[in-house]
Amino acid sequence: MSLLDVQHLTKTFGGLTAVNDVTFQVPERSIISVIGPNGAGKTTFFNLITGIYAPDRGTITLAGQNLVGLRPDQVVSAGIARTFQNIRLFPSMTAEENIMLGRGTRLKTGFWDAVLRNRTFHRDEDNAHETASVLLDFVGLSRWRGELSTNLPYGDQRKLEIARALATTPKLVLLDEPAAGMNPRETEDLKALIRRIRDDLGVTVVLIEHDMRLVMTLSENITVLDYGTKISEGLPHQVRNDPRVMEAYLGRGAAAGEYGKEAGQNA
Ligand SMILES: Nc1ncnc2c1ncn2[C@@H]1O[C@H](COP(=O)(O)OP(=O)(O)OP(=O)(O)O)[C@@H](O)[C@H]1O
Repeated sequence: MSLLDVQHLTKTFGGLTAVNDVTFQVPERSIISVIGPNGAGKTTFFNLITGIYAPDRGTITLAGQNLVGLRPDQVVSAGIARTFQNIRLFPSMTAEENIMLGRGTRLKTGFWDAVLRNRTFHRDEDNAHETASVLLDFVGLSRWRGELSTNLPYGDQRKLEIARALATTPKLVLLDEPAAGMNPRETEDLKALIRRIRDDLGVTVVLIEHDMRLVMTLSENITVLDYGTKISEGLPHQVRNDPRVMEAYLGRGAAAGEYGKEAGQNA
């Protein structure tokens, strides 16, 4: 059974159909990417899943639980966390405090067993400092614990956002352009982190990403949106070679170079 099951999702803004009859399924413990040219509807799709917008039509379920009609905080409680395209940390709070803010729901034993593995840990569900510390360690940011988040290097701010999302003990994490603005080394680190989130924590990952090298090497399955419609779906090599996908990117100027060059390099 799919962890996330989206059927015929549609959202219009005035006369514009931003998401058009999209069906999308995410198996548990998978890493899936959603790609498409600028304005294709990717962020709107995430906003529908996370309760920021209500769909005009369609259904969304997580592990069989209906999500349509839930508020964003209720969607988090149901097990979906996300990061945003533009970093949304609290700049005047430390790295640790930012993570503590994300820790909204009760801790789940399986999740923490996975995070902590062989470390000795006296489980204290109210110990937010310990929670933050474990997550800072997991994402490799322990040295920044007491630093204001605004002082962290850009790539580390993105990782901190991911740690904050993980603090909600999600089943599924949605990452909106996690590699945006990262240099190649930071992107490689990010790729390893995303794999560990899935492999070590058992958390399913869906990402929106423009970095085709990352998408093609990390994703098990890729869904392509264009003008709100799903135009392709499949394994990385299938999507890369799909003429509809090339056509969609070529029709949108700047993104075409990005797609053609990066996707081709990983053939
Ligand atoms: N709140 C809104 N009101 C009106 N139109 C919107 C709203 N949100 C998104 N849109 C429109 O919906 C379409 C899809 O936008 P969306 O941001 O989902 O695309 P995207 O694929 O995430 O783009 P990008 O890759 O540039 O981030 C665009 O035409 C956008 O202008």
